[in-house]
Amino acid sequence: MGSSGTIQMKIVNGDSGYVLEDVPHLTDYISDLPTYSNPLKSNPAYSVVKQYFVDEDDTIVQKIVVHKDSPRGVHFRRAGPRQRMYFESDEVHACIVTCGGLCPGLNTVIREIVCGLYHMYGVNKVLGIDGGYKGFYSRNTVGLTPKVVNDIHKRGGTILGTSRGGHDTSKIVDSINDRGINQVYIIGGDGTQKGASVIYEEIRRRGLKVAVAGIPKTIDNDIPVIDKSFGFDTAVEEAQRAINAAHVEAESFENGIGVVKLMGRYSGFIAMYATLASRDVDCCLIPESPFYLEGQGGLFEYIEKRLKENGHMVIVIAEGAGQDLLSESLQSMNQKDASGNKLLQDVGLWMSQRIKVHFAKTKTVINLKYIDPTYMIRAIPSNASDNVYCTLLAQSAVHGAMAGYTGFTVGVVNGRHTYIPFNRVIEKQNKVVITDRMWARLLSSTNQPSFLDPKDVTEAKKEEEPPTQLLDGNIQLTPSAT
Ligand SMILES: Nc1ncnc2c1ncn2[C@@H]1O[C@H](COP(=O)(O)OP(=O)(O)OP(=O)(O)O)[C@@H](O)[C@H]1O
Ligand SMILES: O=P(O)(O)OC[C@H]1O[C@](O)(CO)[C@@H](O)[C@@H]1O
Ligand SMILES: [Mg+2]
Repeated sequence: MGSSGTIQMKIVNGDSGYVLEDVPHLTDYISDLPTYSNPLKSNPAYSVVKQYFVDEDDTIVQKIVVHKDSPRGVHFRRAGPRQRMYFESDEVHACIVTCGGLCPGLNTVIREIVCGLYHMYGVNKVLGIDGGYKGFYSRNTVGLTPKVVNDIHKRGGTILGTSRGGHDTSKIVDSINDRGINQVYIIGGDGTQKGASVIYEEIRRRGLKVAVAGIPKTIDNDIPVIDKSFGFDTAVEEAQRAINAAHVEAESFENGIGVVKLMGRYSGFIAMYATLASRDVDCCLIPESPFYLEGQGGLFEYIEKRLKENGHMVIVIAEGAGQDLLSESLQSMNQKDASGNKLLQDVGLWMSQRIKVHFAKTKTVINLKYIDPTYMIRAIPSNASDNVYCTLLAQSAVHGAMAGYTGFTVGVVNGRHTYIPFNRVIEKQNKVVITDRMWARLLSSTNQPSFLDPKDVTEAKKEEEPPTQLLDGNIQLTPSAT
């Protein structure tokens, strides 16, 4: 893997504390590039649209809650079609790759990049890279046409295949160059965007006219800056089925306890939103919020209380929660996947066993059912709102690359589509802020203990960062158009 961040961000300062964190453009390192008129001008669908082209000066502010004396703050370039193109339709040879874990909506994004290139810009050379980054140099490619991708949005997974590991920057850029590819669309999570960033840097170092566009994919919603990632709504919706089953089982037996494990390696957004949506959950445990089992204020005490009050309870636990407790009691595996992500131990199974042992000690009969729907949640096709979202993200990526922007990730910020420099989306992970109002809303909805001592709160406050839409609760299920 290469290291990213050697190229300085493009920062533009304006009046009253205005800052534009701009994205790179091919003209930053290649001079005298010819420009072309945007073919959308003569496209019957668009020629009637007033102000269809985005004004070069349009930018979107990152923080929308301001005070009267606040500086104007950080902005991102608005996504969308430009008047002038830096690629001629015939000249474009695009490729698409999907990397990392699955997520609902991958196929929709692939479909809409292909259809956007063909139908909006008259491009007819689009390649699919088979099996993630390593596919660039070790696998065959697949020709993608609107016909090939016509129905794929109805299927889960990715028709291109995906993988972890295998990011060899020079081999990938050699392959891009050898094949004559000049637009690279990279769909994947935080690791993938880091990989995309080093690919962009190497392309730039070699002075190649190749646009690199990232489309952030993460079921965990762990990519910062953007309001939320595609597939997230679908995942939360599908999680309801598992929670519902856990609730039905728990309710039907004496001292019934349903435990549901959901995805979320470092970020507990799926668990938090699935809990808030369901109302059947009595306790939600996420990686960001430490908890303990025994003693006063611990989980066991709370379970006893809920069983006494209600006769049953449902616990939702994110896979990354309580890993510190697990490694205390089980021998830590310290194994990593091919991309270097820590392999987690099954916290749901561990917790179920600990609860059983605890109640056996107190001679209380319980009926515990453990449901692990993790892969079922991410292997399904995207729902209607995610399909619309994926379509707009794909179109934004195509408009950006055609206009000569590169080294960017597309993303919705405060409901508007933007181009965000890679550096901004790879510098940290988006996490649930447990000192934010959204987590407080969850706690007051479940009535669970916070399990926090004052030291944890101080630590959490130190890590606090500006809230995204998902954090401060202004969630928009259908993001607005560009
Ligand atoms: N720092 C890095 N530099 C270059 N490539 C990287 C880096 N981190 C990860 N990659 C590459 O990105 C690809 C995907 O990474 P990873 O498996 O971590 O998934 P991801 O994109 O984070 O998606 P998710 O975690 O949501 O499933 C892998 O092929 C991996 O080799
Ligand atoms: O088993 P895999 O494919 O590595 O994926 C598991 C991981 O993928 C994620 O969903 C991220 O895509 C994590 O929440 C989870 O730990
Ligand atoms: Mg990741």
